[in-house]
Amino acid sequence: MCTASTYKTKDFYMGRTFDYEFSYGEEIVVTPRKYVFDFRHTDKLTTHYAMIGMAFVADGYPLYYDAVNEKGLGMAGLNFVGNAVYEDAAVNVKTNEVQVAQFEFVPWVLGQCGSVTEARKKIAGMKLTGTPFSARLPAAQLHWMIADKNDCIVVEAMEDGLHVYDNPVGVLTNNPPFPLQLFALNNYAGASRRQPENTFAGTLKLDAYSRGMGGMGIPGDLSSQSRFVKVAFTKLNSISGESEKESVSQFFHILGSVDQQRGCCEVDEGKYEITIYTSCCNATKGIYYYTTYDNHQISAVDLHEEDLDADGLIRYPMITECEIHWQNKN
Ligand SMILES: C[C@H](CCC(=O)NCCS(=O)(=O)O)[C@H]1CC[C@H]2[C@@H]3[C@H](O)C[C@@H]4C[C@H](O)CC[C@]4(C)[C@H]3C[C@H](O)[C@]12C
Repeated sequence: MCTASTYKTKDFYMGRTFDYEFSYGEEIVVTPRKYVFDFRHTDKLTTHYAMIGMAFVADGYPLYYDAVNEKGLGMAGLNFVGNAVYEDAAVNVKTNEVQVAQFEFVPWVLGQCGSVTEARKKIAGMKLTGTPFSARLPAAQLHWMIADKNDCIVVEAMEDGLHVYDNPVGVLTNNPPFPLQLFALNNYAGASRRQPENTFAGTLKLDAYSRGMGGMGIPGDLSSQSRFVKVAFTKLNSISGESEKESVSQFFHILGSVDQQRGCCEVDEGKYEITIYTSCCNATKGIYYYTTYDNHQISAVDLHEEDLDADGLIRYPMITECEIHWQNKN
């Protein structure tokens, strides 16, 4: 399971939890402007916007899971198993029709679009194909959240075609399709950050015996629909200072509300899904912050510390080991 969210204070933030039972060997990858994206079915991009994100690098190619570009546009791919349906790549295509393989979708959008408005236009003229990256890496079944400081959309390729939905909440999880995730919020219209009024029945005296009772009914299980509701409630009620540290700290708390602890979600005999990493990108400044399952210290990579006019990938392995800050030992 995975959950993606946006957050806005002075700057715009976007990130995700990456929940899975194994890791592909992903790392933080900066793709500078002159790295050549040699797409399978459409024109090469020889210069493009620089981007930073989490990717698995295979044969020198950055297979991005989530990233932001230097214009402040962000994108995250989340599992959409059983619902994602891509087109077959056609050999003879109309000249105005662009075919993008699903593993190319993140760089294709972030390389060329500076905003959600531009992304909407680009996506309207393309088809997502199920072309595998390699025999070892078949097409992933995903849907995507794309966001900037003004707007947020969800892209889903399904049996009945490619859908682009407005996302007024700025949250996405896995199944069901996004319109159903959003619809489920109707069931929680009564939830509140405030203590409940007793409207149970006119005659019965009931006590608000604990703080936080306004949120009673908000689900706490790890299913994707429940995580959507939980993060939407947490994010939309979230209050923080505007500074970088306060914003980043608050963002990790928002996604922390759906953190997956080893042991609580068995996916196979003895195999457990956990939150392998949580990311928080300051999309405005191009800073990729992350924590990992065993390292709660926030680590960061800054896009603008790199030579963005270079042509080779810049890669930073995740720091996964935790350090304890002893206060009474040297
Ligand atoms: C498994 C990941 C999604 C995690 C997630 O959503 N978990 C929820 C599980 S569940 O639904 O609730 O069961 C997805 C996100 C991005 C995916 C990767 C990216 O799309 C990049 C390439 C794409 C290639 O086609 C396949 C390998 C791959 C490297 C993908 C492997 C895998 O499918 C990833 C890592």
